[in-house]
Amino acid sequence: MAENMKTLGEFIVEKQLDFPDASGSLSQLLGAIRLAAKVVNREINKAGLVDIIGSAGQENVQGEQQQKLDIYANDKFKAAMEARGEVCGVASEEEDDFVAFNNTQSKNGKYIVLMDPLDGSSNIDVNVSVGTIFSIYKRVSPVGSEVTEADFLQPGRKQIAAGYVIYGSSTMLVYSTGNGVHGFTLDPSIGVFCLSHQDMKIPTDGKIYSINEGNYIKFPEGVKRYIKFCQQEAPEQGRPYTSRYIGSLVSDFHRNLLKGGIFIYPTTASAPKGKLRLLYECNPMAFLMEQAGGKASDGFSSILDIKPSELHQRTSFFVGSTNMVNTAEAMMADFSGPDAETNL
Ligand SMILES: O=P(O)(O)OC[C@H]1O[C@](O)(COP(=O)(O)O)[C@@H](O)[C@@H]1O
Ligand SMILES: [Mg+2]
Ligand SMILES: [Mg+2]
Repeated sequence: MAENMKTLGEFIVEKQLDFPDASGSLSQLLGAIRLAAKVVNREINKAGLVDIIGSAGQENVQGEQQQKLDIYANDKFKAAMEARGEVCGVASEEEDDFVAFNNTQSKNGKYIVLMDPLDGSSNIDVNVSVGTIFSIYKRVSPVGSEVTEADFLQPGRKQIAAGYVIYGSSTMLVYSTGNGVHGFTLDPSIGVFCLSHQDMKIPTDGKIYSINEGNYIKFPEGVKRYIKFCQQEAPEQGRPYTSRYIGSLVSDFHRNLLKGGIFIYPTTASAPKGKLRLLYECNPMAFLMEQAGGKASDGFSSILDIKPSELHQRTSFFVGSTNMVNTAEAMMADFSGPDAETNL
């Protein structure tokens, strides 16, 4: 760690001082996430050495195989948040329903958290980067009462903070409270997250497109046209673009945020609502992307304006450099929108 580098803890306190009336409870909550991230990071780093990789032999409510580390990460983040008392309930990819924290201090908590405790977990066994995604809202139910489903079904625009942890070649925590996006790299020698990427901004244009092209035949016509656009020879416009797809949303997003690019997970003929989950995958990433100067869409309109109706709701997702998302949206409108001439 360089001597003048700020730690995440120092940065959070400094930001809190900008709001003299703030109670500090959001800072406490971010502190809980920071702690759980370190614990999960330690365990992920041991994958392959101890019996922690592989399937847990059970499925989550969405019919996906749960990995042992999915359950471990879910338990650690949940426990860290319950222990601090700022959070009155959480919803997670790994829980069928939301979880209400019922001790008196938690019932008085102002916040709810939605999370994907381990994103890209099928990549763990092959040593590819995975992540944690989190999304924070103020509750809408009265403080002191038990949390309700309505607390979790708020549009993404109402998020007060969101972020992710990437467990990669180094471990980073990236978050925003609505005042820019800031990235902190874990210094493993001292176990401290240090401010390494202040006020991250995505380039308006990029040269990377990220999509699972194995599903090409099942994509909407607008997406097929956009892929062809990316592949066309147009050197004066920087095309053909480069294709990069890891299959871990956090990793694909992080790379595109730093370099400029677009990530697309559209609806397909076999998944007509899309694959990614609105509340704990797309909304937090959309919040970060807008804060970084980029754009997030379902192909037609803003992700953050969708009014959710279910906890595990899915959506199509187009996220990245503004000009790239605009072009993809235009092709969706022309070839896959309600007035499109060519519909699948
Ligand atoms: O394998 P596919 O269909 O391309 O899907 C990849 C996507 O699925 C995910 O792995 C889903 O996340 P989980 O591992 O949290 O279920 C994303 O991280 C990734 O972007
Ligand atoms: Mg995920
Ligand atoms: Mg997951």
